[in-house]
Amino acid sequence: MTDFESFSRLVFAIAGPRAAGLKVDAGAVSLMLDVSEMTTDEREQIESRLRDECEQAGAQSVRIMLTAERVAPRLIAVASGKGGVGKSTLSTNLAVAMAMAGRSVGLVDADIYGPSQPRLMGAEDSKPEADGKKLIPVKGAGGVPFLSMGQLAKPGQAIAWRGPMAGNALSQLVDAHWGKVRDIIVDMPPGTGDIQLSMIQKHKPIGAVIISTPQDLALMDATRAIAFFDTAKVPIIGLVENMAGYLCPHCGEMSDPFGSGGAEAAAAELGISFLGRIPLDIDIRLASDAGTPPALGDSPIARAYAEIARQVGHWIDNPKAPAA
Ligand SMILES: Nc1ncnc2c1ncn2[C@@H]1O[C@H](COP(=O)(O)OP(=O)(O)OP(=O)(O)O)[C@@H](O)[C@H]1O
Repeated sequence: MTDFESFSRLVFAIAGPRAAGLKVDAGAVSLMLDVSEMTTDEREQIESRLRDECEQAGAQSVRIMLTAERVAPRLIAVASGKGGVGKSTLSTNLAVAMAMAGRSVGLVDADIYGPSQPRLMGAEDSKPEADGKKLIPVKGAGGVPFLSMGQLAKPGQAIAWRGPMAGNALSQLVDAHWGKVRDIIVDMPPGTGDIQLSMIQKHKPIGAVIISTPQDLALMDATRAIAFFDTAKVPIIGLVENMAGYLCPHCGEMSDPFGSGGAEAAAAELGISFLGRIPLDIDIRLASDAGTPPALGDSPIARAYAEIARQVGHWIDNPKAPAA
């Protein structure tokens, strides 16, 4: 490994995407560090850690230029080909599990047809306030800040936005005061309509997670969603199989009402990563309806979400590497 590579790894491990413009010249290390929205203590801490660890790794001198440019959060789309396959439930639990793993994560509910995140995040009564023209996200389950299309509509009002109106609403959610949030999980509407196009053309997600049930028809829809992101050059992070296998709460027997393993086989065929499978479990629906995402707990289901979150986090940090 060259000096540049080893310092680059070290710097990235400490400062992540806040570090830029690294130069290593005969032992002299210099870099820019984005300290926007950090407290003075946090700035000093990260700066002295970078300095100390670079010196320990053999740097003769370390020059750190502090900048305070706003770091735009990275968007990760959660999408499905059709409705009702569990996309919103996965989005909530993925965001919560990523937050529990220490990531600075937020959630945007872009589902204009059925915005369900206020309920799933246990914050139905909280409305976002605005600071100037920008919305301030509301804190939901696990302390995850989120914004939802549902918060922009009056209670009980059906949202029938089309084209530019829906696009503007989406921009309000994405370009909000996200503060320290680095990654935003976006719960997309099902299919490939106006919002999806606006999302891809204007907001450019860094990757997409596709969710499907194991059935053939749902998988065909998922394949269409994958093709949509492929055409738009949004990389696919991987495929999640939901409602895979049913554990009978009475007799304890496992059955496969929608078949099993279909999504994993489809992922292999399409050459994309398979991120994991979530069983059909009544507790997921009950906990979700109660606004306490199962990912908050320590059940086997929580661990399944945590494992998906780990792989997504790994992909975000190593965008060119396949999910581990
Ligand atoms: N693994 C699961 N086990 C049991 N119920 C589940 C599971 N995943 C989701 N559900 C339930 O299925 C229903 C649909 O889930 P969800 O709203 O997440 O789907 P969706 O794909 O986002 O749907 P829509 O397109 O309508 O927004 C919800 O009642 C949810 O609680």
